[in-house]
Amino acid sequence: MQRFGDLLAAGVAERGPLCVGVDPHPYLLKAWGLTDAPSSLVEFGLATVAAAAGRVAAIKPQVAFFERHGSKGYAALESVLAAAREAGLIVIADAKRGDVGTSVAAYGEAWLSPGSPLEADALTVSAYQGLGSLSEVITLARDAGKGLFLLCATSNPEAAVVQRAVTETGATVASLIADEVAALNADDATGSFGLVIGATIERESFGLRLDSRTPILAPGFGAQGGTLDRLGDLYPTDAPVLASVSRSVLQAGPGGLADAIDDHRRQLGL
Ligand SMILES: O=C(O)c1cc(=O)[nH]c(=O)n1[C@@H]1O[C@H](COP(=O)(O)O)[C@@H](O)[C@H]1O
Repeated sequence: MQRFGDLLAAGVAERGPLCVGVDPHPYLLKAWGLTDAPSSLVEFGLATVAAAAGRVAAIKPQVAFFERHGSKGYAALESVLAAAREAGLIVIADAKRGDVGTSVAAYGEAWLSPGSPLEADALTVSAYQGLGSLSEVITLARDAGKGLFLLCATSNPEAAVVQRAVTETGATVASLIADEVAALNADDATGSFGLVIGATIERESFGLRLDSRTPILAPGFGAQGGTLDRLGDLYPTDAPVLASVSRSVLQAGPGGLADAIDDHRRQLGL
């Protein structure tokens, strides 16, 4: 069975660190000449998959924009997930799930079980109910060769007051999460458990050290102000780093997506 850590390391080595977000904001649907309807989500998602295939390692559908449309939105998401996997893209479902353990386990089954209609290669999760609350989804991911990205130091400025808070151990919330995730990867050459660390944050102020095996999902480039040519300076680690961009690519419209992706790749020196 392939492990997510190996899949990710191979994908980034082959195609580089860019991850394209599939975020069908209503204003983007309009700019693309589409209506704000479930059928448009399919068109938007499939066009993005087609442009990303062969150009980037991964795509990251933002579940919220599909969920807005209820069951039809989920059906649209299922088609986009299936097309992306078919196209050989690594698929990260950005659903940011977190809850008490028994409920998180059900989320894990939805997003990471082989054969599930919403199957992805990895899922974004929140540990703010405690690392222990994720133990079942961690086991499920391990058993299925899937990955998780835990929110650590997110790109939105208002998160800092929570994520930089010092816990009773003396570590910040962010570094506590980072250390526990590093421990999950300790026995593997390539980590399957990653961290979300935004490109817009000052890492030192979160007390964060990067671990050489823990992959990073790095949003905050493009529309949020981070610049891709600084990727190596921002994330000095041997582990795979996925630079995630959504609006700065998607705003190019269906006819301009491929060029926009190539332009982002050039900014990364590819
Ligand atoms: O987990 C994420 O991907 C994420 C974490 C974070 O700290 N900040 C962040 O912006 N994101 C997501 O990354 C995407 C960023 O989109 P753009 O700002 O348009 O590139 C959105 O789907 C966000 O939900």
